[in-house]
Amino acid sequence: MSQLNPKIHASKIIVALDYADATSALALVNQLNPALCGLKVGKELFTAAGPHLVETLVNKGFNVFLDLKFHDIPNTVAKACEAASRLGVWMLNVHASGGLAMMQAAKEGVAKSGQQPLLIAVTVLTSMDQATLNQIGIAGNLQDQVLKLAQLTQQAGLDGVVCSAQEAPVLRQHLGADFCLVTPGIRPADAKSDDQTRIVTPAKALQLGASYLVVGRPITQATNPLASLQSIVAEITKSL
Ligand SMILES: O=C(O)c1cc(=O)[nH]c(=O)n1[C@@H]1O[C@H](COP(=O)(O)O)[C@@H](O)[C@H]1O
Repeated sequence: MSQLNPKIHASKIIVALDYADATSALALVNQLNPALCGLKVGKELFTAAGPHLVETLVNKGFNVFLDLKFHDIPNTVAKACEAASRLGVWMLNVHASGGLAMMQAAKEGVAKSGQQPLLIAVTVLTSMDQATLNQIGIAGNLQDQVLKLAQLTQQAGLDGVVCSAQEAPVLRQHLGADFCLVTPGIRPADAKSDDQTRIVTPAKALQLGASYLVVGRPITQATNPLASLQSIVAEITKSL
């Protein structure tokens, strides 16, 4: 399988550029290269730095995941997805809990852009556990909720979901080998969990069936972010 190629292991990592401004983000990006990792631009950096930074990262050759987690009425989400796709990003996301019609509209919006990014949907945020899910009125089991939303995502024709690697085996079993499983909540064994609750180590996440690992603070808050990324790549490579 392609997993025997170390370059491909490395690119399975998506670094979450959760920085307050473009200068801070580019200070890290300038030490990286597109063979080593993909990059994620989320709400903080996008709000501060805007589409121009996204285009800069795309022009540098990186796979860019634009993580704006759209969740709105279908028409609004369709238009937002169309605009996001026009930036040339590799991947973008919506919230699956926006429903089937919203996800179908998202897909139509992407198609209108003439681009073909991966379109995925967030199931249950990796910061949530059973208690926080119950607090928002969802009484069922967390893993069942993730599966239900992932099945709805597949029904809408999207490419995959964001979930915890803890749910990857069940999702692989029900949704097949080609469905993209993007997993945040990744923590090396010695790292703090921060606000994440459903955490998994990098090597274990791949073993469980994750397609891509999203890693933020264990890299961005490290004294030496490049060394931290390289040590995660080494952990993944060693585990195979
Ligand atoms: O869609 C996401 O990327 C996402 C979904 C989710 O369920 N949990 C989650 O943590 N994320 C994002 O993944 C990143 C994780 O960052 P760290 O916890 O610092 O590794 C953050 O940018 C989150 O916004």
